[in-house]
Amino acid sequence: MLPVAEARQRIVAALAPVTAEFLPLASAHDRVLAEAVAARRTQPPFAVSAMDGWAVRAADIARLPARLTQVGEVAAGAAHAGTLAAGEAVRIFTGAPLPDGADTVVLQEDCEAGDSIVEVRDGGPQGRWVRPAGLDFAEGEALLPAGRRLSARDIALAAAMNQAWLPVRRRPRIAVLATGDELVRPGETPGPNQIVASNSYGIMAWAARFGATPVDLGIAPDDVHALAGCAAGAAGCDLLVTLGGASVGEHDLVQRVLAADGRDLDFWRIAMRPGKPLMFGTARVGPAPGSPVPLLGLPGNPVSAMVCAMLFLRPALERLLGLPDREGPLETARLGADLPANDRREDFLRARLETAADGERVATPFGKQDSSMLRLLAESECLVRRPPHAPAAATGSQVEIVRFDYGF
Ligand SMILES: Nc1nc2c(c(=O)[nH]1)N[C@H]1C(S)=C(S)[C@@H](COP(=O)(O)OP(=O)(O)OC[C@H]3O[C@@H](n4cnc5c(N)ncnc54)[C@H](O)[C@@H]3O)O[C@H]1N2
Ligand code: MOO
Repeated sequence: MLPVAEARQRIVAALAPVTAEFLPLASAHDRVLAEAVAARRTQPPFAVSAMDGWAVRAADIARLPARLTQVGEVAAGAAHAGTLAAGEAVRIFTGAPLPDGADTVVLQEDCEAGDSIVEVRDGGPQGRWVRPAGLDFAEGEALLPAGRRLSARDIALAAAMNQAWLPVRRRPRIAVLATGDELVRPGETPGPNQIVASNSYGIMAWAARFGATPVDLGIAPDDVHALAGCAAGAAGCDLLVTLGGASVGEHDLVQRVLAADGRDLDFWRIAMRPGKPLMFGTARVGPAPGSPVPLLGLPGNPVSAMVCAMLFLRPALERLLGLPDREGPLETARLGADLPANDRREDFLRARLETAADGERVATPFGKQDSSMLRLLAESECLVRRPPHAPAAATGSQVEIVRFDYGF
């Protein structure tokens, strides 16, 4: 059985980022930049006043109070014609370009203005309340790197950079196919031996939120022809995710039908609980010889499928979206219950996450961990990771956790 980390690496290595598309600013929110974006303009493009007050020459206010002659007025969007001479001041408003010759702004609260004279009673050093050209950024600076998921703050910055369209990765198309004679769609009336399909809906909802376009291929019965027929809808998709039919039983057909050629299977079965029968390879879908589509075969048990989505579909989507590989140390928390020693499978335990009185996070795994129990998955707030062969762990010891995000 393959270790979890190696399975993840092999999935990521087999995939490549999807192509880019150009979107208007607001539509690019939460999308991933396909290439670095540089400023088309220097900001501010010229020196501007940061306050309402008077533009002056610092030399003229070296001694206070100073009496200066008013020679004009400038507001944002306009300019003062002419150059400020010694002993002169220009009435200025926030955002207005600093007149030539001026180098400092004094606050109006610190001045007493008459008809033609302004008396400056308080002021700062040269440059006070002036925002020099390029204070924020200069034209040509690549401020937004490729692989960045665009926040609302980034969108505002891109707009200030005078970029109206942004090159982002298109949404990867993820085909999702549930398998099993026992399954019906939610809302239907199950037959006597049937249950309601669940995992595919959770996975599609999360994948959409994460930035993909899910393509629902429905539920394939445990029949070779029907499975191939349903999977045909994955042609042209960036990934086919199947649910169930991954184990060793006679009815577990995914591998036999979709990755029939021995070379199509990269790996099957990993050292993980829940999620042992995870499968990855290339499916051949549609009319023979079939179009190749990367295949991620998730186990059928609902919790196994969801946990495998968190641990393997997520890095797959990150890779397709061109996001940087974020593999690194996991977050940690204090254990809220004793745990027995682990066997050779890496364990991911559903757990509650609370903040203790001392401010530290405490993760408490549920006593029951059966991989069919979705209720406990929904009630959990994180997964506690237990490495293979981890020794027994006492309450209070540090453990690694995986938290849920993007509406998982
Ligand atoms: N002899 C062995 N039996 C099993 C092994 C094994 O190693 N040897 N592994 C077990 C483990 S671990 C898992 S996990 C399951 C996964 O097997 P499959 O991927 O083939 O899943 P199915 O048999 O199709 O289904 C398992 C279980 O989950 C239900 N299911 C399936 N799909 C859905 C769905 N979309 N929504 C809700 N529930 C679903 C299905 O009805 C079964 O109850 O195999 C063990 N067996
Ligand atoms: O790995 Mo299975 O996913 O233990 O239930």
